Amino acid sequence: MVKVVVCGAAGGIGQPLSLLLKQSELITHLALYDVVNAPGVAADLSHINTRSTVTGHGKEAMNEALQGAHTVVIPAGVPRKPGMTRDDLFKINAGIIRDLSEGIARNCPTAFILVISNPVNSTVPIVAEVLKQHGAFDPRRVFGISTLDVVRSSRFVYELDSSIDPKSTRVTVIGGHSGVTIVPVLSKIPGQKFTKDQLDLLTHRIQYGGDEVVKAKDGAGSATLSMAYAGARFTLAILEATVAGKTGLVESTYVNLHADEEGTAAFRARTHLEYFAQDVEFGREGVSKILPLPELSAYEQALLDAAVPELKVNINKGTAFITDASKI
Ligand SMILES: NC(=O)C1=CN([C@@H]2O[C@H](COP(=O)(O)OP(=O)(O)OC[C@H]3O[C@@H](n4cnc5c(N)ncnc54)[C@H](O)[C@@H]3O)[C@@H](O)[C@H]2O)C=CC1
Ligand SMILES: O=C([O-])CC(=O)C(=O)O
Repeated sequence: MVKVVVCGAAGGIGQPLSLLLKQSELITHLALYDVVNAPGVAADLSHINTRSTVTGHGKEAMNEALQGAHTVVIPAGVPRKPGMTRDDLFKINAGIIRDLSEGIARNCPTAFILVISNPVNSTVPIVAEVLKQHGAFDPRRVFGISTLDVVRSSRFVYELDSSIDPKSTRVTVIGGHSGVTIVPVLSKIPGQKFTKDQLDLLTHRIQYGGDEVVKAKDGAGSATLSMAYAGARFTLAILEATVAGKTGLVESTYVNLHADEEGTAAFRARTHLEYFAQDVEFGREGVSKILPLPELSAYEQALLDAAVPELKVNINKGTAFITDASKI
C-alpha cells in the first residue's frame, strides 16, 4: 500500500496538486486532509478512473488521515498578499507546521515529508526539530520543495532562447526558497552563454518570480497552479525512487545537510549551514546523495555569499521556534 497524504488539500495548491497525484499509478491511497472542505474535494476526485482510493479527512481527523502514510505533502497554511515577504507568514504557518509534524511523528514517523508551506527556509527546520523531539528525525526523509524555482528557471531561460526544450532543460537552483537566498546556477546550462544584462534580468526574475504572481493576483494569494505542477513533479520523483526503485533521479531541493554527512562536511564547516537547497539524488530511503556543489561563476559565488547570512537567520528562526520559544 502506498498512501500519500496531502495536508491542506482543499487549498489553492492542494486541489490541483491532488488532481495531478490522482493520475499516478504509484499511489494506492490518496488521503486529503484539510481543516475545511476535504471531504468534498475527495468525493470529486474519487470519480476519476484511476486505481487509487481517495479519502477526505476534516479538522478532527488528522490522525486518521496521517495513519500509516508513505509520503506526506504539505501545502497547508496561509499564502502571501502584496507587500508581504515569505517570512511574514511565519507567525501563522510555523504553528500549523509544528502541529502537523506532531501528527506525523505520532502516526507515520517514517514517512517522506515534502514541505511546500512558506517560509520553506524556516518550516523545514521546524519539521526536523519536532521529529527530533520524538526520536523520529531521518534527514534523508524531509524535503523543502523548491522545484518551482527550477521550473521558473527553465521557462525564463526558454523565453530568451526558444531553441532549448524548457521541459528537459533542468537548471540547478541552490540556497533556499526566498528572494536573495534563491541562487540559480545559470552558468551550467549546456550551450548557454548570457550577457551580464541577461544574467541580471534572469536572476532577478527567478529570485522574485513569486512576487510577480502575488502582484498579478492582487490580494487573491500566490502561485498555486505552477506550484501544483512543481509539487507533483517533485512528489512523483520521490515516489519513483522510493516505491518503484528508479535510480539516477535528481532534483534541486532544500534538505538537512546531514542527510549526506560525508558529501557535505566541507561545505558545512565553511558555511555553518544545517540546511541548503542543492541537487539531490534520490534512492529507496529518500536522499541517496547530495551532489557536490557545481563550480560557481564569480557572479554566482557573489549571489551565494549574499544568500548565506539570510538563510542562517531563517534556519535559526525555525529551529528556535521549537527548541527555544523565548527567542521568537
Ligand atoms: N514552496 C513553494 O515554492 C511555494 C509555497 N507556497 C506556500 O504554500 C502555502 C499554501 O498556499 P495556497 O495553497 O495558495 O494557500 P490556500 O490558503 O489557498 O490553501 C491553504 C490550505 O491550507 C489549509 N489549512 C490551514 N491550516 C491547516 C491545518 N492546520 N491543517 C491542514 N490544512 C490547513 C486551509 O484550510 C487551506 O485550504 C502557503 O504558505 C504559500 O506561501 C506557495 C507557492 C509556492
Ligand atoms: O511567492 C510566494 O509567496 C509563493 C512562493 O513561494 C512562490 O511562488 O515561489
